[in-house]
Amino acid sequence: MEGALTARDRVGIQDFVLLDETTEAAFLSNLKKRFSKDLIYTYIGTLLVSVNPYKELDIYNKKQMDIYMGVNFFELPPHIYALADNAYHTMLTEFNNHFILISGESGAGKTEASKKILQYYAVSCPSTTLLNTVRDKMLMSNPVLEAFGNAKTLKNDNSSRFGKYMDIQFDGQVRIKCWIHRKGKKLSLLLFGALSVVGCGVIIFAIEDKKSCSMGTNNIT
Ligand SMILES: Nc1ncnc2c1ncn2[C@@H]1O[C@H](COP(=O)(O)OP(=O)(O)OP(=O)(O)O)[C@@H](O)[C@H]1O
Repeated sequence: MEGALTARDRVGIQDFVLLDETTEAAFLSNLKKRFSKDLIYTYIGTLLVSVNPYKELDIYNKKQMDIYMGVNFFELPPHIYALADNAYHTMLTEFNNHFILISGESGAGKTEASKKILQYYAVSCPSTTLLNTVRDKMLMSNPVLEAFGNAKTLKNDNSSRFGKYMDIQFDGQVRIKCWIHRKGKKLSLLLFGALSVVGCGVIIFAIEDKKSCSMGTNNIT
């Protein structure tokens, strides 16, 4: 997997834990250096820091998903897919409830991040024709919800103005199921931290028993 790394991926430090200096200036300088090369993701250990690029980057596609699927978290450059994959596989191996917490100020990219994670699961989880229909409905519900619940603000042209909770269940073969559930203990897996905490989104995995598990998203502003 080391071969998948390019010189560009090595701009700055990929994990803030490895920074020589633990000052705000060093942190921001590394973030800036990476951002100048469109490297919007950087780890702090198992946390993922993301900077909104405000432009389409060619890093969200099936090819990238395949690269990150089932690969150890730190083997590849930081990516939202690595985080999604890690949560999914930890859920499978530990049979525990997990969630990914996404936080950041308005316009930081929380909603987009949650969509990327959902897309990753939609593509990478085992499926059937029936489940594909459910999956497509789940993904297509976003624009409908946004049509009613989003508004243009000074900080974000498409700002979520409502709390949102989506719950996706998995069956014994870890395929997405079509019913909603809110029970089951949940284990916090990850904080996706942006620079301030005004709104937050949560992707939640929950396993009720060894035959079913679920994932939910929550986005509060
Ligand atoms: N990864 C990304 N790649 C490209 N553009 C992005 C990305 N993330 C966010 N954006 C852009 O930034 C805009 C704001 O992002 P988003 O709506 O996700 O912010 P938010 O943190 O959910 O804001 P709010 O709390 O106001 O709802 C998006 O409409 C999109 O144009």
